[in-house]
Amino acid sequence: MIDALHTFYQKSKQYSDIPNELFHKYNVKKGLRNDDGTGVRVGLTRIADVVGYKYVDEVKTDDEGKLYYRGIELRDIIANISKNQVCGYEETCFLLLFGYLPNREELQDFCKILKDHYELPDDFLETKFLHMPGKNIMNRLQQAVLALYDYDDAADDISVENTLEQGLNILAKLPSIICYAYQSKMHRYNKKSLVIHPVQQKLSIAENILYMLRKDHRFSELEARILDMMLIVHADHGGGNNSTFTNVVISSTGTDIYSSIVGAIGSMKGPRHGGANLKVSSMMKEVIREIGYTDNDVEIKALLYRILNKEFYDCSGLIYGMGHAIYTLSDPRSEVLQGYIEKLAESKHKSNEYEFYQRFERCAKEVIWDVKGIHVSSNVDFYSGFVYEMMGIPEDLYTPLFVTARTVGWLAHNIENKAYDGRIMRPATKYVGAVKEYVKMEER
Ligand SMILES: CC(=O)SCCNC(=O)CCNC(=O)[C@H](O)C(C)(C)COP(=O)(O)OP(=O)(O)OC[C@H]1O[C@@H](n2cnc3c(N)ncnc32)[C@H](O)[C@@H]1OP(=O)(O)O
Ligand SMILES: O=C([O-])CC(=O)C(=O)O
Repeated sequence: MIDALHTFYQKSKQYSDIPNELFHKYNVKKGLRNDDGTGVRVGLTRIADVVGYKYVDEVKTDDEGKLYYRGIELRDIIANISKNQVCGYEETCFLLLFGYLPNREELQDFCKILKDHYELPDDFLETKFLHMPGKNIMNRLQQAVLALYDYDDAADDISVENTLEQGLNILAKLPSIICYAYQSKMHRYNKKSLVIHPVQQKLSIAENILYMLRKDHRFSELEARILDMMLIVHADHGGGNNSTFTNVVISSTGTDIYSSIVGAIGSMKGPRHGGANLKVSSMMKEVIREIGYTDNDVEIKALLYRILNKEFYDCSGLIYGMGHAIYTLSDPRSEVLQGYIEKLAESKHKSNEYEFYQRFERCAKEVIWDVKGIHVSSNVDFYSGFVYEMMGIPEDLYTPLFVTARTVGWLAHNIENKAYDGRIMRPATKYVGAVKEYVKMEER
């Protein structure tokens, strides 16, 4: 830090300190949480339900996690959708946006609307990516979404129907945006050959991502199905998760959908939210460098205690990919992923690494229980990076893929809020400083 700033900041503490007792005194809901850790209710939704605990005799009790999209359990969706097609994500988008499962014709029409919006504007690739590649794909993604505003003649029309059309236009373009942002970064900063494949009308969103990412644009049906499943699993998580709530807070001012989505992307980047998938990957690399693929629980736990004590990895005290604001005993998404990983790991000769992830997860649960006294499980971010790694998807795209999948959730909640709530979000803070008189410069 600049020396002078350090001095000002240290001096400022006597004027800025807010003792913890005051939060209790004024009943402030830190993190918008009630005393038992549950979230303060800020809305009603019919889009998704996230269940992580139950009440037994009015006492909050840990429970197995469940996730419902429009009332249908995620496990049920995954089990049925993935059998038939590789556009399960598109079907899920329809379900989340319109509230019912489309028939064959409706799904075809919906996919056609998305396909009609796949292509980026004419000069977009050159001006937004090739001429100015970025080091961070999440930041590039924000810039690209904001840039789309300029190509929209009705950008500020915030009616529900226009927002729906605008949101689907953004969603349909995200595969090209994330792939081109990545390829231009690789070319400029990593001196790799530039790989630009045009988006394919005949392919689904998952297939297009693999097509545009791979130099030889080849991918197997299994890979496409797995990526499709990953997109489904990440598509929505109720109205309270940080990025969805951010999008609704921004939108409640009456601003355009581009601003709302860009704000949500900023939230998603955070390592305690969607950015955790990247953190898990780098944390696990450092863990494996330190102790190898050991099967010795004592050794693994010793390292976990060091992480919790802020002595290892990024010294934040967080074990990334573990814990959740709602889920306690399990995150159903992590369980769905594990159902796929075993076979994938076997086929990629990564079983050893998978077993280590599982051991690490088990030990982490025990250590967090020991230190914090709470039941946690692995969340969706613990295994997602491992799945992507096995499919040869680069780390740079882990969180952007989460954005691609979640954009439909943001859109659905944005529209639901516009249609049925719509009041500007405006909570309160209490001033706890003193009231003073202005002191003239010569008297300070
Ligand atoms: C897509 C998603 O967003 S999934 C979440 C992805 N994020 C991560 O994986 C990051 C690691 N996990 C976390 O930081 C947290 O578990 C969160 C942010 C997900 C949830 O946070 P909260 O709801 O505040 O957690 P909760 O109330 O259960 O925490 C209780 C205590 O356990 C701690 N804790 C919870 N999870 C962890 C963890 N993974 N590592 C270390 N400590 C943890 C909290 O810091 C808190 O400690 P404190 O009482 O000393 O302040
Ligand atoms: O619900 C949350 O707080 C975070 C989460 O898992 C998600 O958004 O997918």
